[in-house]
Amino acid sequence: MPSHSDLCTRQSLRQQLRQRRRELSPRHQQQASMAALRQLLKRPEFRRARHVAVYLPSQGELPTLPLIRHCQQRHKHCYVPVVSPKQKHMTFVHYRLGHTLRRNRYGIGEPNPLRRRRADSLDMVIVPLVAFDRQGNRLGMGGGYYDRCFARRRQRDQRSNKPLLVGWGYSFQQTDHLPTARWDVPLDAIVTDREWIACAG
Ligand SMILES: Nc1nc2c(c(=O)[nH]1)N(C=O)[C@@H](CNc1ccc(C(=O)N[C@@H](CCC(=O)O)C(=O)O)cc1)CN2
Ligand SMILES: Nc1ncnc2c1ncn2[C@@H]1O[C@H](COP(=O)(O)OP(=O)(O)OP(=O)(O)O)[C@@H](O)[C@H]1O
Repeated sequence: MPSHSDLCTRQSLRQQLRQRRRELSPRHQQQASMAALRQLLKRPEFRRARHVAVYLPSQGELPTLPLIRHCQQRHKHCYVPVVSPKQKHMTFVHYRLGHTLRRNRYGIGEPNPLRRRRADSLDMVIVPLVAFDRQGNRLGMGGGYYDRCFARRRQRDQRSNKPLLVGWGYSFQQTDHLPTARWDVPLDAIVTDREWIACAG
């Protein structure tokens, strides 16, 4: 279990980094997301991926629009998270640019959840980050949605490595060492505006 001081660190880190994200200019956000896309395009893991989950950004998160556009041009299927806040449950739903969106309880757009895809049949999941370290530990918005959804990935005897969990964030979101929690699911890699970081796992 994380100690009380670890929990305080997580909470204050979350606040600081969310604030910093919100203050970024739209131009800075767009440039950073183009730079991150260039890093991702170099990776064979991404070129091979057919079914890719992304997220629809909110409050200064690193944008995903150029990535979604690229996926559509290459005939990759995109999916975005749809949450059930009461059950703290998350599923992935097929998404194309232009689909009608409804705002969820957090103000984040979600498509009509008709075409769901099982999380373990996705090839790659682009994971939103508030903070990360180079070991692949991640701090998110605090709902625990990704950790619950991919809890099976923590089991070492998982035969399949699917899906590849790839964090997507600004390089300033890197911290030296994040205190981890028992339920945290480590990332396989992280893409920032500067680099692709392969995590040890
Ligand atoms: N763009 C995006 N979509 C995503 C996530 C994400 O991090 N980014 N999620 C990643 O898990 C899930 C949503 N998780 C979220 C969890 C908390 C808050 C949030 O703003 N919490 C408020 C409290 C609001 C409340 O409880 O009603 C806060 O912390 O101020 C937002 C999203 C699924 N979709
Ligand atoms: N596999 C799980 N089973 C049950 N509860 C879980 C699980 N994973 C996370 N949780 C709960 O979710 C809460 C939030 O976890 P945490 O602070 O790590 O969220 P986060 O990773 O920042 O959020 P998110 O994944 O939504 O971006 C924790 O209080 C934890 O109890």
